[in-house]
Amino acid sequence: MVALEAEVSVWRGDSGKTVCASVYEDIPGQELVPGDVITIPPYGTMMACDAVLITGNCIVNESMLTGESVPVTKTPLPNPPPTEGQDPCVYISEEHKRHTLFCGTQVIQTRYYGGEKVKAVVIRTGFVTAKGELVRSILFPKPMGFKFYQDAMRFLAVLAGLAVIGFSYSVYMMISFKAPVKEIILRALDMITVIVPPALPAAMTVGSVYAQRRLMKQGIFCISPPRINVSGKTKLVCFDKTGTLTEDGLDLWGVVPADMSVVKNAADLPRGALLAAMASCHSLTLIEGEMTGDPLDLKMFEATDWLLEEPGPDNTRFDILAPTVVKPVTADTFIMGASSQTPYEIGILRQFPFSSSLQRMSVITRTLGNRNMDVYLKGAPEMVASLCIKETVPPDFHTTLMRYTLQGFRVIAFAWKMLDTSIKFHHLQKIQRDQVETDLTFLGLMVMQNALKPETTPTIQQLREANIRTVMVTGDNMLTAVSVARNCRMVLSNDTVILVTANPPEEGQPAHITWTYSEHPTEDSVVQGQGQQPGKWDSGADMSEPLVEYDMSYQNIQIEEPEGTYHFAVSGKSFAVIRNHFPYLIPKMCVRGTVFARMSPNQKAQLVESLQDLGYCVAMCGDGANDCGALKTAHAGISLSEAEASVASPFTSKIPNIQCVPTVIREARAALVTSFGSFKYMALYSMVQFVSVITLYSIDSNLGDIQYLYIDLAITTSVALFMGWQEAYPKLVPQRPLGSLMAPVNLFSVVSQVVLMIAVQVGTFVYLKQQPWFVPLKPDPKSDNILCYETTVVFSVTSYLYIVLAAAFSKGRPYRRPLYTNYVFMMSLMILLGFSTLLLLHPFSPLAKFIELKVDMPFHFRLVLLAIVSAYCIIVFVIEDFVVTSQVLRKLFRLRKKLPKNRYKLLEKELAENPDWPPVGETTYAVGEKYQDSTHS
Ligand SMILES: Nc1ncnc2c1ncn2[C@@H]1O[C@H](COP(=O)(O)OP(=O)(O)OP(=O)(O)O)[C@@H](O)[C@H]1O
Repeated sequence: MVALEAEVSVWRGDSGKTVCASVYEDIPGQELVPGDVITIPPYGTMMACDAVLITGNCIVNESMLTGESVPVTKTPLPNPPPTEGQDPCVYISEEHKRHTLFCGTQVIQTRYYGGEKVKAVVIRTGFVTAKGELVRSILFPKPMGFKFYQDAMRFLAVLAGLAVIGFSYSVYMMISFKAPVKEIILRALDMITVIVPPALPAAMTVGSVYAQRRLMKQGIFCISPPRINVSGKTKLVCFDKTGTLTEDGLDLWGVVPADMSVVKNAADLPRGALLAAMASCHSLTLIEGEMTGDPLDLKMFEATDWLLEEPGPDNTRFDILAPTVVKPVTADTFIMGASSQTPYEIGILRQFPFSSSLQRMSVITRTLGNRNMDVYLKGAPEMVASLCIKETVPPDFHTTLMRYTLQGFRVIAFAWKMLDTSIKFHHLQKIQRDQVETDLTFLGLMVMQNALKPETTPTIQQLREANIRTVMVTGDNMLTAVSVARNCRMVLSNDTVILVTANPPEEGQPAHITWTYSEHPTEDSVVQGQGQQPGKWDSGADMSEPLVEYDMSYQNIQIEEPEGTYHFAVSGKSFAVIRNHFPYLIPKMCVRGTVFARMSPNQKAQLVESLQDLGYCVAMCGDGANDCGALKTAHAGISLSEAEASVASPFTSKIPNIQCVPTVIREARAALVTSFGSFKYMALYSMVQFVSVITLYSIDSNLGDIQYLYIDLAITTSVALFMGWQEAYPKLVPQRPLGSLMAPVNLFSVVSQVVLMIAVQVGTFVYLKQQPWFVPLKPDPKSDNILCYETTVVFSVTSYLYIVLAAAFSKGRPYRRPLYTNYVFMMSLMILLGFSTLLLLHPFSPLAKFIELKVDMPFHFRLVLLAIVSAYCIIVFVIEDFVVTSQVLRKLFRLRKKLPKNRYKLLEKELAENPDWPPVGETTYAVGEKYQDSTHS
């Protein structure tokens, strides 16, 4: 299941030969063992094991692992020379992901120089590989502490208790009837199977199985069906921003070089470091002639109007290495103008791939004809600025950045440096990232449009109407995130955003938090279209200041008193400080936080955990590898990916926008309601049969085999199979389905139905005994005493009860379409009802004989029984459709419940009742070890 049968070329190390010698043999994938050296073929290999790359580069589609559809480049494991006194560098799976090829991922293309083979060392095989993890997570999904399942277990315990009572009762009765030992044992064991229905687990999962199928038809794959029921309780959805709420392929708005004003068309940039950075600092690659890679990189490169060439076998112009080459479209552009014979080409020699936690990527390049090599770096502006020589960063860097981010633009910064000529090619593969990404010269900004996907705003609105909170958790800039949150109406126009800026203890000052308003972009803070130029890099900001600090300037923006509610906007850095120094504020941040920006992948997962701790049932929707942790942690992780299933999350949606979120929640609610309905039905079915059997045992009778078969197979199996076919209601409604079987409303429903059912069974039995024509059964120890009036009445009446209860527990609105739309189920109920009526009113002889029914009961008596079950039917529906769902009953139950159970509800109440918190415009200090806070204006 995990290992592939395809052949793999492996070096098994014949003694006396070296790896270089051609001692490779082809063996099936499952025969690989850790330590094997394998070669990766040039195109389209599916990895059969986890292996660490030791030579060459690979371009891999890892969507199975991360959900991210953009191919990633894998580079060989660095092999720094051992330094004295330091431990040798060891392979750590988590740290060296960029050098690891994972089982089940597809190596689209490999590259190496001078005809060398691309080699990797096998590190894991079978179920311990990445694919093994996927298979394991499908086979053994992570158990969710969901109340429904816990309650189901408790309910089963109650049923088991009843079974013991029934068992003892039947033994007692059988002994009193002097039945043979075999009979006593059989009947007593019968009692246990009656009370604990074997089909119960199947009935409980049937809802999720059908929901899983329906989701698949809508392009949403689920690898963990138990999560479907849990997702029905979703109360809050976290969204990643880029690629999830906003378009992935962002259009370039313009470039802001450090030394000149805005250039709208990147191709118009003068030849120089910035243009070269845009052309070379990316991880694009050609796959079957088509340029592929990060959509941001694609847009950036396309804007330069340059060409990208992958190395061919004879491409050795850049010394022994054959790098990717970029050059202007006009091939005759020469380095020194038309007089020169050296074409202007840049070879990308080494790449330090983009990492979300580092917020940057860089490349080492060489321009053809130059002796030295260059480093180009691009990434989050604050990060890039912090790596640059202070003097090279324009003084009004923050103002300019703010102008763009305030409007929701996505901004990327560039930097550059020339490497010392002493660094030669052969040093390149060993050089460390930190050595390269430092002391850079700031080059400028690239401003990209950050358009919302058309489906985003309506979906957020839909979720708000359904009373489901939405939260943005992104790696992007805070102001960009706030702007996008406003645009997609996650934050409404009359709501206020409060920036929570937390600083760690420094220079004798304790850790502190400042609370400031963020507002819409004001007239003068907005760069209006093309006419107005942004900042000219000339004010006096300090580069070491983080941007969140800079946001303090917001205090100067005049805003009206807030009318609507307030939302916190917290950056990753502040989130970390709050967790460490103000942990008691985390719940409040979670309850009112709507924008979490510059969050690292780990912090995204921590946020989801904190939300779960407050009692929220959290869904997370994201598209990238940086969302993996959060997707796995959330109750309902929905990954937007082209992959059919990824280990990253229980749900994977091929619909590349957030519309899939309401779909998952609607289907999950339908599944949850189905599971509850099936469970209640199964419980009632046991009770009905339990009462029937107890009644019949009291006269030494029992239901006949065919009668059992009709009830268990024809009625109950069709109910269990078809009940779940009822589709999800097309609209997401504000109320959430109950998550606990032991909820008072559910208990009321079950108890009232049990009482009613006992009343009908006992009532009809007593009524039968009062009939003048009634002859009681005279138990015959030699026969099974089935053909009698008592059994006939009990069977005829109860067969209606099962059908009526099935219909009554198949709830329609507001979580599922009405019962009548479930045509197959309706049809089967009608057929069963018709057949039961035939057996009750007119059991013609051969049939009656086959089923072991008495035929000589007066017709008027049969009509009375029909009237009783009809009345029962009406009362059942009144209870289920009016009483159980009535607000009066809910209020009555709520009388007992003084405080809400979920912590987030308590906190929401507390915050709503405290208008003086948060202390906007003030600073909160962490005081002493206990972190009591004190607030100062
Ligand atoms: N290909 C890239 N090269 C260099 N820097 C990048 C690249 N992609 C993103 N960045 C920078 O790194 C930051 C963090 O990126 P990350 O992928 O974690 O989040 P994001 O894409 O901005 O947002 P989200 O978390 O909503 O997807 C980005 O805000 C951006 O400034």
